[in-house]
Order: sequence, then C-alpha cells, then structure tokens
Amino acid sequence: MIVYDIQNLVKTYPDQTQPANKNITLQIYQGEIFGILGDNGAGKSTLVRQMVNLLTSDSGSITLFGNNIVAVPHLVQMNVGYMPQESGALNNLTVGEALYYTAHLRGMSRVDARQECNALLDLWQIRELRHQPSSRLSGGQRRLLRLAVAIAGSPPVLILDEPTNDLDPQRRKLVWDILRQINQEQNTTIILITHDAIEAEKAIQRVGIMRTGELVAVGRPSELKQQVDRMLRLELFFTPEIPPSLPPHLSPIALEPGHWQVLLEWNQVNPTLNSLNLDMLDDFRLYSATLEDLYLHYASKA
Ligand SMILES: Nc1ncnc2c1ncn2[C@@H]1O[C@H](COP(=O)(O)OP(=O)(O)OP(=O)(O)O)[C@@H](O)[C@H]1O
Repeated sequence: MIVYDIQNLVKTYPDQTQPANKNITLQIYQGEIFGILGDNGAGKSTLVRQMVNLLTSDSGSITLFGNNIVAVPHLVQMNVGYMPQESGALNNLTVGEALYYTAHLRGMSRVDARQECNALLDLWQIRELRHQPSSRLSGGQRRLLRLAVAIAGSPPVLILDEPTNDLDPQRRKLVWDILRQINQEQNTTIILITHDAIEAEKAIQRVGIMRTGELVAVGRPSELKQQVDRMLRLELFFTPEIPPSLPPHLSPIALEPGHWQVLLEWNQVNPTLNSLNLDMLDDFRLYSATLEDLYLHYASKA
C-alpha cells in the first residue's frame, strides 16, 4: 500500500535562483523504513517540509493515504509524527507535559495519554527529566524528547529530520534500536533524513539519494550497491599540501584535507597501487563498498 505519493514536486525559495527541489517523484510504502541521504543543501529538508505541509510547493502534488495533503485539513497532523532538524524548546512545557499533551492531541483519552507519557519516558530513558522544562534541556536531551514527541500517540507515519544529530554513540544506538522496534511491532512507516550512513545501513530498507534538488537514485541498498559493490574503496592519507598523483581516469573524493577516497574496480587495484608513490603517503587502506560509498558515489558525481 502506498503511504505517500509524491508527483513532480518543484520548490524554489523566493530569494533563490536555483530550485531546492526539481521535479521529485517518489512513492513511500506502508511499513518501510526509507532513508533520504545527500550532501548539505541537497534539498532533503525542503522535501520533507513539503511532505508535512510546512512549506508550499510551486508545482506537483503530494497525497498521503490517497488524499491530497493540502486539500484535506488535519490529514498530516493526525497521521504523521514529524521531528524537524532544528529543535527549539516546546513552548516551555515540561518533558512530561509535552508527551502527555501530544498524545492527547493525537486522539488518546486522558488516561491513555498519561500511560503513553510514562511508557515514552521509559522507552527513551528520560524519566529523570520528566519535570524539567524543555527549554532547560541539553541539545541531546532535547533531541530525545523531540523523538519521543514525534512517536507519542503512535502515528502510522514518522518523518524524522536527522534523528541522531547531537547524540552520543550510546544514545544513537538507542534511537536506531527503537526505530527498528516500532517499525517491526507497529508496522510504522518511517522516513528519515540522515548523514549517519553506516548506522542507517542496518535499519533502512530503501534509500533515496539526493543531489542538488534531484533524486538521483532510489532503491534497496543491496540493489543500488550492485553498481558499486564490485568496487573497492581505497582510502589515501597524505600531507594535505602534497596530494599524491593518481592515474588520470580516477577521480578521488576529498573526505577531508589529506584524506581521499577512490572507488576502484577490482582490476584497477593492482595498477593503482603500483602507480602510487608510497613514500608520499602516510597510510592507505582498502575496503569493500558500504552504504556510505553508495551515497558518496551518487551524491558527489559531477
Ligand atoms: N528558508 C530558505 N530560504 C531560502 N533558501 C533556502 C531556505 N531553506 C533552504 N534553502 C536553500 O535550499 C537548498 C536546499 O536546502 P535544504 O535545507 O533542503 O537542504 P538539505 O539537504 O536538507 O541540507 P542539510 O543536509 O544541510 O540539512 C539549499 O541551497 C538552501 O540554501
């Protein structure tokens, strides 16, 4: 069953010359975890903000469960738990109040909303913050509260804009575990934007990769990886001022100053290694492809 049907979506911000989204067509199916990956400024947040009706589109259409989201009031509010990337305070509500009122507004009785609040405090391991005003939380604590608010009342769809930002490794794992759990137990459809490609690989079932406002690849990671799977990732570490010379047909991706990545066919490995002046390198490593390589492959193609 199709949950979201997005057709030919275009959005240009008033003061911009280039569109932030160019003709995006995408279907999201019930019960899937769909990851949106892409570089900074690729148009990911713009896309999801249109999907939750916070931003109007210039043209194109979005339906949710078969109804146009602009034409049917409250459709998004009743069905979608949205966590924006920016996480300001929730109107000075305490943590417990934010969870209780959200669950109640999403249709739960007062008694059920109180139970939901308690369950969420335990699930997200934030019980000790129950009476704390949300304005006095740390960035990571606020992120967990925002996630808990998004899932309060068990909406059938979640849209999460960078759910693991600001979190330490232990809490990142908690987030991925909980998302997998509610997806499996409640068949919740989860759409998430992430830069956490390595962790996302364990959870997401389909991925859409965006580049300069366009969806450049959509599919299961395993399908998309067939393009790069036969490839190996060579990482080169060197003094930033003295980059190594590579055979001309290879284009390195600069991960940071003095750290390059090159995707190689198997038969290119030996000639490439032989061509390198190892005295000029601090180190090199060779890996098989991951979702992160897939993302770099599609997102950074010229
Ligand atoms: N409110 C705005 N007004 C004008 N331009 C905007 C606005 N928000 C975003 N943009 C521009 O639209 C483009 C897409 O931005 P968007 O925030 O959707 O990217 P993103 O993929 O979510 O990036 P990031 O990973 O950095 O969050 C960028 O060029 C950005 O500068």
